[in-house]
Amino acid sequence: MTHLNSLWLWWLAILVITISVVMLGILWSKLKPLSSSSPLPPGPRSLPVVGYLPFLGPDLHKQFTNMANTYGPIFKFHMGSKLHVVINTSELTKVVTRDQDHTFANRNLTIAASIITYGGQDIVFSNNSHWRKLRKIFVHEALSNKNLAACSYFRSNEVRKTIKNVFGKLGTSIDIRQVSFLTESNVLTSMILGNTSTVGSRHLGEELHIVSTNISEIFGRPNMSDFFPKLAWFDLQGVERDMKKQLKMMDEIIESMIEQRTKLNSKMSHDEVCDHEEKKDFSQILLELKNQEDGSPLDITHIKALLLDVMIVGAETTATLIEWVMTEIMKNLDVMKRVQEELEEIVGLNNIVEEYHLQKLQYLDATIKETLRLHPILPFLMPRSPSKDCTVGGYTVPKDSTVLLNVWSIHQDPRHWDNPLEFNPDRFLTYHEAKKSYNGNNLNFFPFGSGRRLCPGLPLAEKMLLFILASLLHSLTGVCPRAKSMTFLKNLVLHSRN
Ligand code: HEM
Repeated sequence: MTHLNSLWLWWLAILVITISVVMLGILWSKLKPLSSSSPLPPGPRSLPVVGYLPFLGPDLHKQFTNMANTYGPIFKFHMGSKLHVVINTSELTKVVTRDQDHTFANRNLTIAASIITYGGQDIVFSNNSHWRKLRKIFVHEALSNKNLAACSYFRSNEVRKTIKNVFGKLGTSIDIRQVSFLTESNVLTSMILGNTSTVGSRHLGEELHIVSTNISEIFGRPNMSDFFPKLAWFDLQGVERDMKKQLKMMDEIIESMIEQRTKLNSKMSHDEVCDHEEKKDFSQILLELKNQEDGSPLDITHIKALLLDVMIVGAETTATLIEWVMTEIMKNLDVMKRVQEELEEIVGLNNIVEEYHLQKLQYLDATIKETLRLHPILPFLMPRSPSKDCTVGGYTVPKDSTVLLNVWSIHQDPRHWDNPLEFNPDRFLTYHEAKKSYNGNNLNFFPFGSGRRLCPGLPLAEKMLLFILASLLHSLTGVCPRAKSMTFLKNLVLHSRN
């Protein structure tokens, strides 16, 4: 009996040991990747629940640049329950936008963005296959070289109207941002509608300017509901409510544009349709894609979301940059003098600026580039979000975190720029091509972004920026003999900060 008992105990001991070894093995194999994976990036201490939110100031790009001096080129902080990672060097930007571009191609949808983009149906906020489809249509159909060339008439027409309008206002205050927004949005609506920026007696540019200003203001408010999703239902700051009002107005503008285009299409005779095939406008391209019988790639909400991107993102960014360039030119009178001398030489005193002059205006182009270096319009581009956990600079960047690329800081990195704080357009005249290009390949200068999310509006933006600025400066600051230049300059209203 004793012998049997000890045998049984012996077997039990072996069983317990075997089970323990197996369990430990399983546990070890589960823990192994965690213990050997990289840590999260360093970052400041945060408060419970709210995280770092109470410590964030108004000029985040400057604050994050200072924080990078303390925590290093990649650091993290929490806003409520959301993890944010900030990247401050071109070397680490390369890891995100080139080495792991595919993983970092997504964007997180905030509540405000979701409302105004019909639930993330536009290019800026959509992801994966839907984004690929929209982007392809936008780049290859709407902004193809052929289409851009065909639309040169709209650009000249709208720029001329602007100059005439501003001349009429000489002696009174002129809001340069509003003027630029209206010009750009009229060009964009002409490209969308074919030949007009009006619907009936409505001037769409003016309506868009009001809605767009409101949308930008709402986007600028940090929204508690994004950082504490459980609070979203209460909409404590009224962000959801206010954005819904803007959506209603925007939706009405876009529907009136689509309606006008549909009416024009139905009125066209067969011959006119064939003639028009040569130069289709954007809304016509989109409506045709919608009406395809073999399973349309687009529905009406996608079309609205796309038009919204073009009109709000396109006009707002261009207008803001023009305002910054004018601010820098007015602060640096030697720069203004050289811009005027160049315009006098290339365009001439008794002439008007034409598109063919633009590529010869190298000093003005360098002035725009230097402005983009010091004042990138989107100082963190548009935030990305990795679709899986990944490693950047030896640290783990978790899936779904928000990644901010601090382009403002990288554009002033003394390792890559001499006297980085000085406004000096000449640097862009002397650099070799690769160093001054901003098409996304040069990660020391990428105001239009980089990788697969690079700004698709870049070719149009380039043309419009030079055209509007050259025309304004040529006509109004003394090159053109009719202008009372100093009156004009004194009356400019500029909102640019810092
Ligand atoms: C001064 C002018 C402009 C600047 C500085 C600018 C800058 C940018 C930047 C930094 C991004 C984000 C890139 C990234 O995440 O890597 C972007 C995206 C975008 N831009 Fe522009 N942009 C300008 C003009 C335009 C224009 C004129 C249009 C349209 C006609 C446009 C349409 C877009 C769209 C649709 C996106 C989203 C692309 C995507 O997510 O795939 N932009 N832009």
